[in-house]
Amino acid sequence: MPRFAANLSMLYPELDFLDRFEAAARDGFRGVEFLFPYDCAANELAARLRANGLQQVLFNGPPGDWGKGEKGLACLPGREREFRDGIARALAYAAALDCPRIHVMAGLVPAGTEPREVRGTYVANLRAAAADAAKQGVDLMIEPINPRDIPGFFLNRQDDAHALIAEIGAGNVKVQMDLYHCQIVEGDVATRIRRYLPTGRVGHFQIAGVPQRHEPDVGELNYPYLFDVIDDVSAQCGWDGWIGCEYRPARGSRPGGTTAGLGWLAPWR
Ligand SMILES: O=C(O)C(=O)[C@@H](O)CO
Ligand SMILES: [Mg+2]
Repeated sequence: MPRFAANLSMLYPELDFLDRFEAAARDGFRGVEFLFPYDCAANELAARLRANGLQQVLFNGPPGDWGKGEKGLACLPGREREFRDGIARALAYAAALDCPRIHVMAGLVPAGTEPREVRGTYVANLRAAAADAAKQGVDLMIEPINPRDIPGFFLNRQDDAHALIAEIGAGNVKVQMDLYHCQIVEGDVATRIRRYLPTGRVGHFQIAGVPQRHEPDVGELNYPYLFDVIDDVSAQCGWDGWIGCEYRPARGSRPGGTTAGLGWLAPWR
């Protein structure tokens, strides 16, 4: 049976961020993820998790200057020091939140750079970060993201992510397989799950309806079928990770809007 985590950056937009923990627990979630914890004190977040019986399953490393459009630093030549400092900061939060995974966003390919230099920077950065994370037993996630949502993003495809992981050569770097992005870029989602999950290199799933990124029961992907595929493959290969619910509720910020849209979860709760 898949385990679902509420993405608190996207779900419950009708509530203040810190109130979303309680709402997720009330709706039956046992795990949560979010993008960035850095505006909140780690002990405040840890207290929310504890008070609501929740497990932190994932959050993102610092992305650079998000307000100016940066989407990660991993592939940016010349920003290596800042990248490494960001990983240290993320690892401190991971320790405080007892979180086993950090998503390391790749970044936008800088204009005028050689593809080989960008790839080399990415691989070297991930290798160094993985060594730091391994000391703490933390896995680093890399996520292919569709170029419609983030034009110019370095990593778009599952096969590229798996090739990069082979090149990085660290056992604690894994793919964050976001089925929303996967469907938009590549399709053939069930076959890709069957191909990649048994490799042990998929650390986390995320889901949303395609194309609007609303609830998973709206759109062109048949999620009940895909959950059965994940269950089936997991039973064979022993995968026991989480599926992050990373969607924008169709009812937006209307009071109770997120909870009202969770009917799709009922058979899996
Ligand atoms: O956009 C996504 O998909 C994510 O998982 C985020 O962490 C990155 O924007
Ligand atoms: Mg995602």
